[in-house]
Amino acid sequence: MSVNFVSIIAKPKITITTNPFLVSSPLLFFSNKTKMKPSILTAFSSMSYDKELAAAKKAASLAARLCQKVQKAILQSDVQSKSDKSPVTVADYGSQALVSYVLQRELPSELFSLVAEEDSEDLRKDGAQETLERITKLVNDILASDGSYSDSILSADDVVKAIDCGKSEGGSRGRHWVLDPIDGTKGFLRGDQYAIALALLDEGTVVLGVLACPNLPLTSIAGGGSHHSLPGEVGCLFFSVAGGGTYMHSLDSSSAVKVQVSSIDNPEEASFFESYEAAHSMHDLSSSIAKKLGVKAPPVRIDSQAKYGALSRGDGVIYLRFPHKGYREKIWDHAAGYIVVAEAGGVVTDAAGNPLDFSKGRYLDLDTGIIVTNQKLMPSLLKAVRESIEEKVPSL
Ligand SMILES: Nc1ncnc2c1ncn2[C@@H]1O[C@H](COP(=O)(O)O)[C@@H](O)[C@H]1OP(=O)(O)O
Ligand SMILES: [Mg+2]
Ligand SMILES: [Mg+2]
Ligand SMILES: [Mg+2]
Repeated sequence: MSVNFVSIIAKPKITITTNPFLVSSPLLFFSNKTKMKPSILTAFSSMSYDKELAAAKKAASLAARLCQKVQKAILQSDVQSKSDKSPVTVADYGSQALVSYVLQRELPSELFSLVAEEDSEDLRKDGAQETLERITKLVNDILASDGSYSDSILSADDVVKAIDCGKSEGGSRGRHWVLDPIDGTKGFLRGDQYAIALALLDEGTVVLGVLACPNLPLTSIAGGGSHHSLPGEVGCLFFSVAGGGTYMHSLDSSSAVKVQVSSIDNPEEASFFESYEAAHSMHDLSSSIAKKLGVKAPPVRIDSQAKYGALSRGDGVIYLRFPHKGYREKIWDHAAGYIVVAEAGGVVTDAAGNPLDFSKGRYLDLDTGIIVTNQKLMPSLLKAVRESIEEKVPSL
């Protein structure tokens, strides 16, 4: 199948074909035999996902550039409300279009499936033409600034199509990219933390994750120090491949350092992250858990999956997330953060201690909430969570 998806001046075609590598590759072998020795896992994963990792890093970095540009000069008309009342901006759409386009350009021989947050429905309504034009210009400006696709100028229609590639249902078969083009839109609008979160699912398992956090300081934010950084010291990109560890570098350079979760095993020395927005997570439940556990420090409240990134390098040891009743977690809100923490030696489970299952489609079916910490603290954290939930059952 060949898809003439983008109006390109020289009109090269993007050919989307099934990758023969998928059928016979060691990746299937890897995902069906999860008990393989770590050394073998490392060899397979770093061998198998190099191209995908490079493409994902490029896509997330360009999307971060677009978001930074918009955050500096956000206009009132750039922000809209979705049907669930959550905000969406030209940067959310532009970031999704850019990542979708870059992945397809960088990986032309792979079958492309993308599970992503945004769709173009509102952009196709009467009166949205100006917004769509602004998004199209933003995407083209970023592509031009990068210089690697100088043959391409996307039309508004191309941008809509790139956004709508994100409608895949995901699942347990084959490969699916998972994208939150801006995670933490409310933080983005406040000028605070947000992330571009991109992961790859292979046979239902998260095998690769890239988390670009344009406002996260390069040095630790332990104790809430994020507000004191100079502009040049912010902007991190975390990346992980299954079995290969987690690395971080500045958004402006590619010299990476390996990161590791904190090894603190005394809760009295631990600090914990939670949502900035009380509407996203029950702060009273988190504080009762922290108290039960013996945590002394106040919560560090920041937006988005930047919490996973900060935890992966040991800025804090615990992340507690308890959405209000009726909220269903989506896979794009956790996939990249999950692998970044897991590969740095951390543990991510639901509130009952079950591993997260990303293979069930666009949503995560889970028990009550998501908890994250290091291996040593997990048993006592789970106990504190269980006890606090039992005490609070009527309000859950
Ligand atoms: N009512 C809600 N409860 C929990 N999470 C929400 C809710 N509304 C939006 N979110 C999502 O929660 C995440 C931000 O959480 P945090 O509180 O950790 O910053 C984002 O993915 C955000 O979506 P979005 O990607 O649109 O920003
Ligand atoms: Mg949103
Ligand atoms: Mg999100
Ligand atoms: Mg989002």
